[in-house]
Amino acid sequence: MTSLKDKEVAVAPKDDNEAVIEINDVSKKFCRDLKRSLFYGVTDIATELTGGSRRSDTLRTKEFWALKDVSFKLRKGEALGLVGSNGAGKSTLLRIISGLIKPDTGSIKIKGRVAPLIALGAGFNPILSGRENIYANMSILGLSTQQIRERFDEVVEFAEIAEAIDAPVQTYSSGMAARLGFACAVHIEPDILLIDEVLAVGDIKFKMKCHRKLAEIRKKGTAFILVSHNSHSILNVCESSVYLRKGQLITYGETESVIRRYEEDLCLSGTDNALGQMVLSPKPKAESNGLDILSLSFKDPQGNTLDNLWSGESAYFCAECQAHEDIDGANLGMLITSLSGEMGLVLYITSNSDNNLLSINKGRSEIQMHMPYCTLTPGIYSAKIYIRKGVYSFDIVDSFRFTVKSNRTVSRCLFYQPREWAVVSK
Ligand SMILES: Nc1ncnc2c1ncn2[C@@H]1O[C@H](COP(=O)(O)OP(=O)(O)OP(=O)(O)O)[C@@H](O)[C@H]1O
Repeated sequence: MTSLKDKEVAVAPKDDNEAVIEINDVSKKFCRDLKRSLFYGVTDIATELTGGSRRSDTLRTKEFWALKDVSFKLRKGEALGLVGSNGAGKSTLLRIISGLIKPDTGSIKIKGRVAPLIALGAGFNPILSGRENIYANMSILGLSTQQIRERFDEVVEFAEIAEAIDAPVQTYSSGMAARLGFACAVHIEPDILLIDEVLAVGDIKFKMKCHRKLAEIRKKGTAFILVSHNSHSILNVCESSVYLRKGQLITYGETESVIRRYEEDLCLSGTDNALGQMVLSPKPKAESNGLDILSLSFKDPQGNTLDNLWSGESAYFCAECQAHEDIDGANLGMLITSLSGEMGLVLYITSNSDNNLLSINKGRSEIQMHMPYCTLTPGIYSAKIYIRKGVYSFDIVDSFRFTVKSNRTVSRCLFYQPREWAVVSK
């Protein structure tokens, strides 16, 4: 059994009296086969009714662990990110915390009121109006009718749906339903807020409003768990994070290191090449367009291959190639896309736009691009590399993946600014 102390815990220990959620070795199993699942459900109920005990720590045929021995704590006012690929167990964990399903083993201690924002418009009845849903939803979350009446106008104003408040929720757009769900959840002033990708919906103005509101209720002591596939949201909001893979807790601790580990795993899956190095198999002459890229890598100024780039450090991008003839006027292009978050294309460099048309001799050579400072912030990137002459394309590599690391805290920024400091006496 894996316990919390075996994991990579990097968060500074805090006062445990402040813990609003304590999850200890929680496991949950599911069965993929519906018929069997129903059969297991009925036999479990029968066993419990007849006073027998069932072994819930073992798997029966076709069962699997959606969560296995997960432990962590959430403290008052803390924001915790929950990351992992599809099917990692994030929603299952949120459903367990919100009390929708019970774990098979382990224990959960919760202090205070939990507001789950688990699915868009969750808890809303589509045929009821927005007004009726506000009353229904907020009373389920623990508010009295009087309290709801007092907060009603604020909720409607926050959700910006005053004109549609008496229309059935099924006529709302997904953005409107999300806004209403968010407004209800934050206005009950919960002790714990569970947010599952909800902030991904809505326009930028509303997203910013949500973030401001979250910061406001957090100051008052609300703790929250944020699930998102967007690393930048998690990095910007959460100081600690949990990384789940196939139901296992892989890392728990300070957000930056958890996100890096998660992204590295994501990017390494499905590739034989180490990050930052790529060796391509030689092409038969019949398939070659006259020049073939043989390998791609980054090197330090001494010519040693780098496993990753460092923000602010010097590096050389090297493309080794094989030309079948002498070539003049070649142009190397590099389109760098961030695989972290939703930034997309971050840098587009071509030797042509730098007034550097390349002359490549027949045989093997290495094209080098020197970067005096790497201005990319820590994260995982993918570069598309091409070598062309005019519109004629010699060779293209679609995805050369590499990581950028840093000795300083710069991952929450969009780029690295090289700098030096001085104090000048006057
Ligand atoms: N009621 C259920 N019955 C059977 N299997 C289930 C059930 N609910 C979830 N699962 C399975 O449990 C695993 C974890 O699912 P979960 O929804 O928690 O993942 P997730 O990390 O939230 O994924 P995503 O990022 O895609 O939302 C998945 O393999 C899923 O198919």
